[in-house]
Amino acid sequence: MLEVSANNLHFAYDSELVLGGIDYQAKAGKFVCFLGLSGCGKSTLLRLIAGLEKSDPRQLLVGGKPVNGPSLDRPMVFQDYGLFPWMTAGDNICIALKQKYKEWDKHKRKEVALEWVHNLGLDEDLYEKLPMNLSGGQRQRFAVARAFALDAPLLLMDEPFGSLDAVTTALLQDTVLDLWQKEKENRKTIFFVTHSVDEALLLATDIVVMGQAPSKIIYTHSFTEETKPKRESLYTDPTVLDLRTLLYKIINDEIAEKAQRLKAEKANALGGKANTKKSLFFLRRKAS
Ligand SMILES: Nc1ncnc2c1ncn2[C@@H]1O[C@H](COP(=O)(O)OP(=O)(O)OP(=O)(O)O)[C@@H](O)[C@H]1O
Repeated sequence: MLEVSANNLHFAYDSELVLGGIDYQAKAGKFVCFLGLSGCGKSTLLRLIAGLEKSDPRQLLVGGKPVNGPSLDRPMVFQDYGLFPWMTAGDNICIALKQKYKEWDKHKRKEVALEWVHNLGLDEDLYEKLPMNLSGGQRQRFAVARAFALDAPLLLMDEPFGSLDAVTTALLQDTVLDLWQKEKENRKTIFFVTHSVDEALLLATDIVVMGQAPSKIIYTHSFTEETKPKRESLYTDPTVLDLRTLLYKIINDEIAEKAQRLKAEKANALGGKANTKKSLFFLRRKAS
């Protein structure tokens, strides 16, 4: 349960400005889903919060403090599982527990890891398998189990179900939502990046749409416990249908704007080349 506060957050990779002034305050215990075009900086924002990239300490606060590098209080789940391939799936959970709970012996670590294996609906036999011998869905369940087992107040999930089939995705969405909702008092704060409007509608307490890089936040929507959509009503509730239409419109407008910008940039580049050719032609004529 950690509050996250971005105040005019700017970030550049070398000379490429990716975040151009993100202003966003997430209250502790919220499930925030980020939408936005590819390349707008969603993963970058998560990496900054995870401490994998360095931000200006005044511009990003987690739990009221600047982010100084990675922490087991802010684990991240990636799209590509992120399990160590040379360790069994179970050991992948145990090694994280060993780092966080130094006083635990290996029996305690295994007991807790197995509890999370069960919580994620995984068969206990899979515990001793190497990640390469598991299905994509099973690997991702282990990755989620590892993140939840750390009992961190803030979870960062970067398109965690992006490479899974529809049924596995739906099952995992329900599992994550159940695990998050079960904690009534001390709910984790979850920051979740997705490309799917429907996934955001299903999971989020708060939906945030980021504009194109250098990005700012261009739209937010908050649900209450009462208005938060349920899977059963995702395609029938008129207010959810209206919101879905609006989100698609915002995203489609962004796509149209980006297409226009790319077209203009291409025309400029071609115009530049033609002008250079023309100048060279006149220079040669003058010289001869
Ligand atoms: N390590 C890096 N070094 C340099 N540039 C990077 C690095 N990581 C990302 N970028 C660039 O930063 C921009 C934002 O990337 P980012 O991955 O944050 O976008 P995104 O919104 O998560 O995209 P997607 O939805 O496709 O995953 C892109 O132009 C990308 O090429």
